[in-house]
Amino acid sequence: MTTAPFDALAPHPTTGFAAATSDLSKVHGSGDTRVVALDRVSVSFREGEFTAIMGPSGCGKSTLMHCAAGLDSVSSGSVRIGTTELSTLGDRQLTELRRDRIGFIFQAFNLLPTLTALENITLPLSIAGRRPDQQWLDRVVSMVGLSQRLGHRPGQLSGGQQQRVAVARALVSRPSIIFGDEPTGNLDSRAGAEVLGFLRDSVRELGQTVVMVTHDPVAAGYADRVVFLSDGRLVDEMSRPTPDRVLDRMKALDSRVRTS
Ligand SMILES: Nc1ncnc2c1ncn2[C@@H]1O[C@H](COP(=O)(O)OP(=O)(O)OP(=O)(O)O)[C@@H](O)[C@H]1O
Repeated sequence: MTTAPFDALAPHPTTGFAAATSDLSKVHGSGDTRVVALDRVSVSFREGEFTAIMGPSGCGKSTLMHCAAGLDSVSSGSVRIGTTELSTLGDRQLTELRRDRIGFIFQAFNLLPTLTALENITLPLSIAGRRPDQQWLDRVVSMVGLSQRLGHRPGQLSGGQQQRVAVARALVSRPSIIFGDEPTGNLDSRAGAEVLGFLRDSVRELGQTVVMVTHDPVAAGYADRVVFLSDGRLVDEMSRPTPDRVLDRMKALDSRVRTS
């Protein structure tokens, strides 16, 4: 297949949406083991907005994030990062797009143990052969409160500090969008609140776009908007969520899943 010339770092026109899916379906397995993880999900993530994806266990949250971030193939429908339709990209172009335009934060911090905090933060840029913009790096490092810890290796940092390194690593290349999969799942509530505060600050102060999968209503309360999945479908959304309102909505969804 021939693909159009592609430069992940070229200035890209903007639609006001950092990412969007349209009629996205994802089927795992076949025959008896066939699972429809996503069923025609259309959702858009506005630039400069913090969105949480929530829903009962197994409803397709991680699958949606993985498909939207180009980490997993789709069965049908489409995914766009900015104006780039992922299905038009070859494997190498997709890898470059993920490297240059998407930041990732996972539950397990995924830092390299032999590298210092600073080296971990700048690793995606080093791999891409890019030099960090020193002013931006300083701003990101100071925002996540790591200025005094840059020479430490992950083993010398607390879990919360390690996740702050992961947040800085995601921010340093100024990606179009950051995807977080349960980024506070391995943290106690205080360290989790810090990391969520930094994510929110990155949206408020730096204009970053963040999409986070979580099952924690308190974490979702940091977002500008929550989208709810149930059984692979987008069933609801909420603006300016509070933990209490999210919890009520989740209870309603859980009882719907149990009685269906
Ligand atoms: N690789 C796979 N092979 C087969 N089925 C899968 C695979 N990955 C996910 N699934 C199924 O797809 C559905 C959605 O899974 P997914 O992990 O996206 O849900 P989730 O909402 O993130 O769940 P949780 O909150 O428990 O992490 C589930 O029924 C799951 O069992």
